[in-house]
Amino acid sequence: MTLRFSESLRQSCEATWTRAVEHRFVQELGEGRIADEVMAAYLIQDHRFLDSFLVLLGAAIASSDRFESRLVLGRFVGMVCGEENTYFLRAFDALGVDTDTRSRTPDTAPTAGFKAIMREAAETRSYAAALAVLNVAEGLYLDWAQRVPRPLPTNFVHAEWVTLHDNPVFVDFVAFLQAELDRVGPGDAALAQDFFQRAVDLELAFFDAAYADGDA
Ligand SMILES: Cc1ncc(C[n+]2csc(CCO)c2C)c(N)n1
Repeated sequence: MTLRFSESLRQSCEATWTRAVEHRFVQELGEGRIADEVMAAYLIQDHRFLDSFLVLLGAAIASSDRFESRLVLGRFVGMVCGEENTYFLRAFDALGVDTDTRSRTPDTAPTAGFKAIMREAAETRSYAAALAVLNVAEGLYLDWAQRVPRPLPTNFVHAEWVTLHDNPVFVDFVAFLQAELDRVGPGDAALAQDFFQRAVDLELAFFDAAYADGDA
């Protein structure tokens, strides 16, 4: 049986992908023993994702070859923009991170790298390039979240960060992204491979960066 295109990209990055989804951050999160400073550093950076992420989703909508795909992507955009997702604000509150601390904290290199790659993929106007980055940003997150043992920790800061990335809507969306990449990726294979691999490298670096100032 031939490998799905999305699977072949993942396999080409297997070592880095696995290091990311089995990262110390994921282990400690699942055991509810992640240090507050590490969780805070991580969430401060992650909160800065959304703007460029929406640029990327918008580019995927614009560059898709199918109305049906635009509808699925558009519904996801609507959910991300419209849902009162108060997780970050409640988590910052619980961790004692005020707005001043957040605004004074500079982007780490992986955060800057992610913002740049999402905008770069958007600017290619290639649906395959956008899908490659989306498959990593969403698929790698679903993968680690599904590996976290149940029951989840009692602290909502830890538990909700898992359920945000492992729920039925998210599972369906990742399956859609994979099917789309399987469909259009082979037509733009080198470009898709390049964006996919760089995005996987950034995911690992992003987890590492949460520990950079701490006791790592
Ligand atoms: C480093 C990093 N990579 C991927 C995600 C996953 N993610 C990025 S945007 C988005 C949709 C809106 O919630 C999701 C699920 C993340 N949070 N942080």
